Amino acid sequence: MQIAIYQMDIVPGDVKANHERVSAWMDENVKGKDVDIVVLPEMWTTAYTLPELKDVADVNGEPTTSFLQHIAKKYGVHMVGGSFATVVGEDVFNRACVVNNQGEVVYTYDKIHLVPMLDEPSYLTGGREAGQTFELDGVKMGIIICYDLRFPELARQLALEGAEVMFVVAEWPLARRNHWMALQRARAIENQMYVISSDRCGSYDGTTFSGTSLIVDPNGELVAEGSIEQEEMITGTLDLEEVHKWRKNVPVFDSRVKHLYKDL
Ligand SMILES: O=C(O)CCC(=O)C(=O)O
Repeated sequence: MQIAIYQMDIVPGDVKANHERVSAWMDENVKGKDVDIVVLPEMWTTAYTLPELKDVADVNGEPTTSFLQHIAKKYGVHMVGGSFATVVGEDVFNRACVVNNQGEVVYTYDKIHLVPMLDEPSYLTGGREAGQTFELDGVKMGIIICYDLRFPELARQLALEGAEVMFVVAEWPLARRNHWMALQRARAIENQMYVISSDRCGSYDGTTFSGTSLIVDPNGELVAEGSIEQEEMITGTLDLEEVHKWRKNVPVFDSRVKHLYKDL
């Protein structure tokens, strides 16, 4: 399974301009190449333009869902389409969307953990359901959004539901890059799965972002690592036998002592 991550910079508040950027990048980097899954970052259609989000965001997932469906079919790739802001009634959600290479939406997830440091709860509504798994090419996967990475419960729940791969789409600040890297490696090791992230690069509103999009294997090793500052494509190959091997050799899921864990 070949992965291509678009570590992109984002035009603030301009959905159309960002669609055009992704289209141009797909043309240059994915067309005719051996790529199975493309991964985009968090809030890639608008960036964190929170005060104006209600005016610039999608409505009921459009036009971005149709855009993702169109490019998935055009290039014959699965799109882990990052997340984007969408107005639904009175609410604005930070919504992840996964579209398969036939152009079918296979999964959507609204970010459940809103970020106090960004005052996200004043502008966004938290999702009402924890993440579930979805399948691409018969492999169970999950997706979480940025701050969700700090909550091991979510990744563990996905692993318990059978996820062998977990995507993290993010706009993670450079100031906490060491957390970004350590938490991804921890989630990969403790759940014995691949963790694949797409983080934005560049700066907005006084924050510089980490970049450093990663592919981490179930042993916690970095299969691929993006730079901090550059827009770039990060690629890597997944060997799912590694997941099976680690789960067999270090059987943590069988060793869990569930009746002693408190449901905090
Ligand atoms: O948890 C962090 O340090 C960053 C979280 C964040 O920026 C986000 O969820 O968008």
